[in-house]
Amino acid sequence: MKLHGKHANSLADRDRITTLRTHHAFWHKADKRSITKIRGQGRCVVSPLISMAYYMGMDFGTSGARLTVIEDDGSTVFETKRAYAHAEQDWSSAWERLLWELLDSVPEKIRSEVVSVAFDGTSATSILVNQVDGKVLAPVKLYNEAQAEQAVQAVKAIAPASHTTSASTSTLCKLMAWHLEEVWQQAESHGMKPCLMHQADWLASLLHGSRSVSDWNNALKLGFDPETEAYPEWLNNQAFSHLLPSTVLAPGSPVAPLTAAAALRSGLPGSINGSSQPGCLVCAGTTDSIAAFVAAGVTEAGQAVTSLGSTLAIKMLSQTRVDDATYGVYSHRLGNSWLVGGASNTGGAVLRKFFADSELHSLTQKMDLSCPTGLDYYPLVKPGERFPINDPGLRPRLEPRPADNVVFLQGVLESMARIEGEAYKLLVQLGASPAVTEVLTAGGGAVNEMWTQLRAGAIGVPVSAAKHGDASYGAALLARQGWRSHCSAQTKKES
Ligand SMILES: Nc1ncnc2c1ncn2[C@@H]1O[C@H](COP(=O)(O)OP(=O)(O)O)[C@@H](O)[C@H]1O
Ligand SMILES: O=C(CO)[C@H](O)[C@H](O)COP(=O)(O)O
Repeated sequence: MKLHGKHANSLADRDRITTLRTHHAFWHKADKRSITKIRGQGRCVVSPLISMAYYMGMDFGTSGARLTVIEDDGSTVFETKRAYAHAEQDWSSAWERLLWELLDSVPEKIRSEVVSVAFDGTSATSILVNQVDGKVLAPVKLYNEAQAEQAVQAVKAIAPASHTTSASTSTLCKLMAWHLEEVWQQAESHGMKPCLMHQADWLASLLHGSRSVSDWNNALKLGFDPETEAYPEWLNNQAFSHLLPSTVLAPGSPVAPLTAAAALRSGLPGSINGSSQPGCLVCAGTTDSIAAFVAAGVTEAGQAVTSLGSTLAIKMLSQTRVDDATYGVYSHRLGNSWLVGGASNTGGAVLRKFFADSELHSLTQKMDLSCPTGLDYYPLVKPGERFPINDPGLRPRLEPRPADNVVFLQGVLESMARIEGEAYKLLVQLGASPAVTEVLTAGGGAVNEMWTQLRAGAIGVPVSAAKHGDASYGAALLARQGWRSHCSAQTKKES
């Protein structure tokens, strides 16, 4: 069975989709409870039921971080968000600062009853850390930072042809760059124990204390194979293989309870000595676009989710796995199904370069979709594209710029819709199946109904905003899944 290459393999049968549907019911089980609403600094809904179990998701995206707390029936109890400063110099410090700020903003009544938490972060955002004390050993490499040709060629020399890790923005290319620059080797020569972590892994480690745990989705672009649930031999044979996370779990798996220090600092429940209850349990996370997919509650093969955040990330639920770095296409595993897709550098970050959110709203109202602009843009903030064109040198195309900003915005949105339509067609051409039947939208762009209409026309299927579009909601569902897994394991142990 050819796993990595243009030939899709028939991975799943109806059972796998059924499994996901079961999972879906598992994730989105709704049982009605009366609730009352009160106003708080976030949207705070407090159930009259006492000793509630709450589940917390934290999303560390491209422009900021969000926190969502849900109760068992999936209803949102509290949510809040914080933006990053405009020009963050030290990303790990910024993330840690926002982590504690977000946690401190949760009302104590709710925080004290959070039984599990999960994180999502931007995919392939990579950190080199001293496993001993958590010290960050080099500047963070962000999700969209293409690595130098020398590192890319070194990865291509060890990985199978068109493997996901051969994309210049992959986690493995970032680790290879640190390897070629001898960063980890120098740390070791000074008695440190360097290790590679992903953004979501590192944030979770601030709560549970382990620096060797990742998840199937974050580890994909490092080279982890979610089908075999192991690193391939060609990666295990490398001089830096001991830096890889040694434990890679399915998203939503229980990891470990909070450390006592984290419980004290965060106000989340600590484990009680001698009790089987772990206090707040940290669960394995995922990437931001997978968290948005989980939030959207997709269950049928052919359904898809587009995350219209700062970037444009698409995922379709496929019965076959497709991986082809030539086009920036890869497959994530969720439960027992494949999410085939990729992430483009076009998207909201380009819009934000030209328009404030309020302007986007007002200009959109003036657009006339019956008069296509004919403007053929490739909207990017800077040179470099990952998907559906995998070209680190692809230059932005945003000329000619009309004097009328309404026409300019319509041209940009028409062009982004064209790229999205081409992307979905490419996935099916490469073997994803069945063809796309419906697209749900997550992220900040989901509010734009005119853009939604343009996208439906370009993709050729119904497009709508997901009922739950925030990645932090998806991460909270994973935390709930992890708590339920923990409880059922406890029940089995005690029976
Ligand atoms: N009305 C709108 N139409 C289109 N895009 C919008 C609109 N309002 C906000 N956005 C875009 O949404 C993006 C933010 O979405 P969000 O999901 O928060 O991004 P991320 O999670 O990547 O930080 C911004 O880049 C902004 O341009
Ligand atoms: O664009 C991004 C940042 O928002 C990430 O690349 C996004 O997470 C998509 O990666 P993946 O498909 O691995 O989740």
